[in-house]
Amino acid sequence: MTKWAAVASLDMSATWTPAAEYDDITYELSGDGIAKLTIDRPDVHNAFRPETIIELMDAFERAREDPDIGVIVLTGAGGQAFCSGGDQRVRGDTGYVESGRAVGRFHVTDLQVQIRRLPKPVIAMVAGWAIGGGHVLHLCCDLTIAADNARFGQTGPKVGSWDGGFGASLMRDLVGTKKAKEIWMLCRQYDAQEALDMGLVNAVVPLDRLEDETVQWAHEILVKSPFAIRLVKSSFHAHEDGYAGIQQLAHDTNLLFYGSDEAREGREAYKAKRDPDFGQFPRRP
Ligand SMILES: CC(C)(COP(=O)(O)OP(=O)(O)OC[C@H]1O[C@@H](n2cnc3c(N)ncnc32)[C@H](O)[C@@H]1OP(=O)(O)O)[C@@H](O)C(=O)NCCC(=O)NCCSC(=O)CCC(=O)c1ccccc1C(=O)O
Repeated sequence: MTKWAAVASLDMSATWTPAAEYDDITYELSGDGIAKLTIDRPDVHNAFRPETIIELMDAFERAREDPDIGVIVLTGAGGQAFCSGGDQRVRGDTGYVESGRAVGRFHVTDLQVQIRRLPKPVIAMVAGWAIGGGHVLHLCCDLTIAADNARFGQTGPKVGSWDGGFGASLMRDLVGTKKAKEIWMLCRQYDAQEALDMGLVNAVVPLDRLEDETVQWAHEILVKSPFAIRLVKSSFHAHEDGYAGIQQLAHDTNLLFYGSDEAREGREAYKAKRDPDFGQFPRRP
């Protein structure tokens, strides 16, 4: 039995082992296929500064490249917040400004795309506040498991901002245009049950069961075909992410095709400096 096949029958709690050193986040592994990335700034409800995003991007890349990882969990430390969005204390006139830099930007733009593009499922594990850019982060994740203390909402227009990218489009896909405009224009906060009812999250569980539930969802994915799971994700995004989404799905088919006799014939003919014999392959109806 493989390691991943075995996990389905195990008890659903995980024992986490730190696997990298960061300042603003932690990176831990379950040892059976799950990487957990935790924004560790509870004093500011896990608001992200540029350094936080840079570390998250490094950690996501680490998890992507690790062949033992099949599911990634994104969460926030402390039980009171998943993430409260951009750290307003380092917001300047040019964006969010990294320490020691004069000019800022929206580092989170690239993180959002990275989560969408990453060919492994990302589960947002939300306790407490998922607000502003923190709310958009959970929207970008493939699944969201919420604790019963979770509260969701956008604050952009209250603080002179908005996210018209995934923050608008993914939200509209999930809850519909009228509700999405309500969330953005009124900046109300919604409890976990309301979020579940409007399709913003996949499940709501008591706070003390949040991690076990999330781990169980991860385990259910881990015993599935990894490439089928990859294609499920890229298939959804082919439509939702326009040309970039189509590109991902298309290149996933390239990956599969490379293993075929037909593709090998092209490669081997080129290397042997002969004409390829594609006539041996059927023109499928
Ligand atoms: C989340 C709250 C509603 C929680 O309220 P409460 O429980 O009463 O706690 P507080 O006492 O308010 O907070 C505790 C402590 O944390 C500090 N804090 C909380 N959030 C932030 C934050 N985002 N930045 C800095 N500090 C924060 C708070 O000041 C307290 O510290 P003290 O020292 O004790 O005072 C409430 O906290 C709240 O509303 N927070 C702000 C939420 C918010 O407006 N977030 C920013 C939204 S904009 C954004 O996220 C940027 C996204 C982005 O980068 C982007 C990307 C692409 C396109 C557009 C954008 C864009 O700008 O939107």
